Amino acid sequence: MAARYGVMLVNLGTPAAPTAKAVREYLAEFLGDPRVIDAPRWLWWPILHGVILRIRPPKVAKAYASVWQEEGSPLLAIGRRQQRALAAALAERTGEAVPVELAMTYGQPSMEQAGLALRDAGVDKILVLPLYPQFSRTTTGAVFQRLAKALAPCPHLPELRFVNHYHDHPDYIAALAASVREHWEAQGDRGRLLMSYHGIPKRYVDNGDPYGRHCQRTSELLAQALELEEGSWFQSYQSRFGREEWLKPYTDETLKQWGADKTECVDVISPAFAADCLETLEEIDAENREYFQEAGGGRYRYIPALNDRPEHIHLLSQLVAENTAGW
Ligand SMILES: C=CC1=C(C)c2cc3[nH]c(cc4nc(cc5[nH]c(cc1n2)c(C)c5CCC(=O)O)C(CCC(=O)O)=C4C)c(C)c3C=C
Ligand SMILES: [Fe+2]
Ligand SMILES: [Fe+2]
Repeated sequence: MAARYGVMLVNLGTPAAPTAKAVREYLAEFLGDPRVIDAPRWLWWPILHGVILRIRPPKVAKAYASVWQEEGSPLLAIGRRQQRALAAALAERTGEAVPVELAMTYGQPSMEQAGLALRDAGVDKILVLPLYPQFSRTTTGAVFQRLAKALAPCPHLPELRFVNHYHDHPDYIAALAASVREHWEAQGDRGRLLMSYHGIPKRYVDNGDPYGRHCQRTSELLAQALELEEGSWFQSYQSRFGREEWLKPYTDETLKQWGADKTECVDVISPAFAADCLETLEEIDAENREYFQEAGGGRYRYIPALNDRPEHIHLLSQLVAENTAGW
């Protein structure tokens, strides 16, 4: 019997190898997307192809090499584990096989590949679940655009539903809170908690992107769930790119300042990342650790992304159940 519906999990994408060539290909597609960088093409193209794609790939490839795993890029390896765990959870929950495919907005596995696999499984209803808790035009919006492109040649569209965001979903907040509590228990004490989100240009938020508001809400709900007092937790934005102003405060500047203030112990969580990747394993766990400790800070501890933790898989299966009601 054909499945009633299928699920397409979507994440950002990652280079095929930790080499300058593969990183160049990946960045060309990612940074060439007008949803990510909205400058007019005539202005942006010479900068991207003439400057950035010549200078950045060797440097970024080294960073990727420092986090690369036996199974490949962490983002992809963890995505595969999430895909398998979600399929198992849905089979248990519904008593039926629910096909789950993983797709990336940029690179492989592509949305075309994932869509064909779902079609081959006999599915004509697809729930698209972008792995971005907070909506941004640069991520969730880009998934929507890329999906439309992948489906454009189809003579007959599948029925579609799309999860816009889940930044305030009780099971998301509960999963984050469980990961922080578990970390504090394992460490035996609590550091000052920094919630660091991937940044976006401030101009995008000024023009209506709800991302900043979603991040703020996630932080407040997580602080409430952990019963944290005002002033014992902070929010910041990481991964700045280019010269324009991004959402503030910046994570690197915050940690340098905390280091200079001789802060004894810091715990950093990055709630916008559903899976660990370059931006958490290298930028937060390595680069920012160095900024903090070189400035004079004490202990520095990174709290891993939700990855394939059971509470996270439960959240994903709950999102599937809620968004496929009636199918
Ligand atoms: C203008 C540039 C960028 C915007 C806007 C942006 C938004 C954004 N990105 C993520 C999640 C991820 N980003 C990752 C890597 C990454 N991001 C940018 C730039 C922008 N991101 C670059 C150039 C890179 C590549 C690395 C580098 O060259 O510095 C990743 C990691 C992928 C991996 O392979 O591990 C993720 C995930 C979010 C959530 C977001 C806005 C909400
Ligand atoms: Fe990014
Ligand atoms: Fe980065």
